[in-house]
Amino acid sequence: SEPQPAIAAFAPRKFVTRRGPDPKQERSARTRSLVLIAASELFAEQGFRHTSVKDVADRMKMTKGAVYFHYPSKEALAVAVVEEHYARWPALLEEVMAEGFGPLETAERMLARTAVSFRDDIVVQAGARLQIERPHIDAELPTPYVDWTELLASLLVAARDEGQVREGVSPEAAARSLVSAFFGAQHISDVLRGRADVVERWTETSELLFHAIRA
Ligand SMILES: CCC[C@@H]1OCC(CO)=C1C(=O)O
Repeated sequence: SEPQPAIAAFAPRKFVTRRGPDPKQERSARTRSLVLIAASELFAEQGFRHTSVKDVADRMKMTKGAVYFHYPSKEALAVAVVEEHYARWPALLEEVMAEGFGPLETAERMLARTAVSFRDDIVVQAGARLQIERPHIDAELPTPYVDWTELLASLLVAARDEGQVREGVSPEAAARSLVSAFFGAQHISDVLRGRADVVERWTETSELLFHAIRA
């Protein structure tokens, strides 16, 4: 089925073909994803600059060559982590949309679930840190924030069309404000508390903003 307009915002950039099970390929795919987790742990803990491919190999108890088999450079690892970070959202959005709430409630619940991912998911945490460090990463990283802004704007336009948005509130401006507020809340929680209170921080911001947006 055609992806809903909102989900299209995170449409995967490359078409992945589905093949039948092949044990050798499955083993390689499993190693590849374990390397991605090890790299995410290191990027999240110590950043891009202070992480080497050898650190990743050591964390995996593998040789550097084995890591290079899957990712040709540290930059390629960073791109893969950031792309995997964004790949989390379409599945999360489908889950929330399947709950059958209206577009405004879907936006609110989507961001609430995203705050939990920022607390618990090492790939999301690493992706967020790499996006901040992007000026020091010599690679083509996805542009941050824009997909989220597009997703939220499309949900808020639908909410406005259903009369759920306060008179005079622009869906696009509200989407930009939600993304800025979310980014800020998760960043401050990360700096002050290692994101231990990111869900609480986002909940209080979300309540205020959605109160201002809701008709
Ligand atoms: C959901 C708000 C935006 C989100 O917050 C952290 C971050 C990492 O770069 C984001 C992004 O790139 O979209």
